[in-house]
Amino acid sequence: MTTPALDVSGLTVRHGDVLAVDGLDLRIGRGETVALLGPNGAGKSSTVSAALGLVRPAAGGVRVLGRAPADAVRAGCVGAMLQHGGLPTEARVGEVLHLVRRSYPDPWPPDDLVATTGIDGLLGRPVEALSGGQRQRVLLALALAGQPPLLLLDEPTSAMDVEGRRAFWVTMRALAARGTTVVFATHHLEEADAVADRVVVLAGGRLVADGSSAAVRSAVSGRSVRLTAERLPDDLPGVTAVTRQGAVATLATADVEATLRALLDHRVPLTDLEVRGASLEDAVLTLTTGAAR
Ligand SMILES: Nc1ncnc2c1ncn2[C@@H]1O[C@H](COP(=O)(O)OP(=O)(O)OP(=O)(O)O)[C@@H](O)[C@H]1O
Repeated sequence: MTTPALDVSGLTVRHGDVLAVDGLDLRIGRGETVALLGPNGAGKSSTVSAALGLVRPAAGGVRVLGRAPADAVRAGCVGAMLQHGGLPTEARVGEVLHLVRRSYPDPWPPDDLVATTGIDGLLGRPVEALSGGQRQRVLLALALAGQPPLLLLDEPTSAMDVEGRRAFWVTMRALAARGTTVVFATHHLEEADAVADRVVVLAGGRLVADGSSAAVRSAVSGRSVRLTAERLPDDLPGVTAVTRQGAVATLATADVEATLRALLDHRVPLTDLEVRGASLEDAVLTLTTGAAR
């Protein structure tokens, strides 16, 4: 069997008194694109940090492409984008990129790297003059500079605009198609849904779900019924929650048929009716509420 890209076994990470990761077991195969999801404080960043050898586990550990994390990083096998990724301040983007590329035996050809990450207009800029989204693109270029087989990305698109995000995920898909393993932590669940072939949900440092987005969504049985209606009858069968945006009501229901039948019985016009399955966001919320300590 090929060595997994990431083999997390009984990983426990403590920051002082805080138990950030609590005995996590997780295997990620080569070529997978995996989203790490979960609420603030779930342990996503701590897991990524452990995989990069930046924190020492209190118990268990991580093997990265069969090696200890620090060895894998030293060997140029891992490209990382961290939430607080640092860049030297008194340098220009092009200089930093040149230095980082030079440190790898087989760096990504410069023109292609610059075009792929969309930083062609930024090379002459001082690093401290970058906007948040531009900085994230530069960090991506640095992460990719050594053509690593594994990318570990902690909220990589958090500061990007819509266009930047779209371009980012196009790049990630192209890398995944070339066999790169991509593991990313995110709060953008639509992105996870669209891009990841597997989602791993953490809460309170523990794994609460692991599977395809469709499988994780199907763990939540509820659906939602949306319609335009100023007033709705009370006590509709199956309905567990009602939210409103102006005249548009969204009913979370455990029994769509009973809810719709009751609406018809009450002669409520079904204006703009939409019935939807649970979204990944619904599923993650349901799975993580109450799971965290
Ligand atoms: N350096 C640190 N010192 C003390 N506590 C920390 C430190 N880093 C993380 N923690 C704590 O560990 C827990 C897990 O944090 P972590 O950053 O891994 O979660 P996360 O899932 O990445 O959260 P977010 O989505 O907010 O980035 C949290 O309770 C956090 O406050």
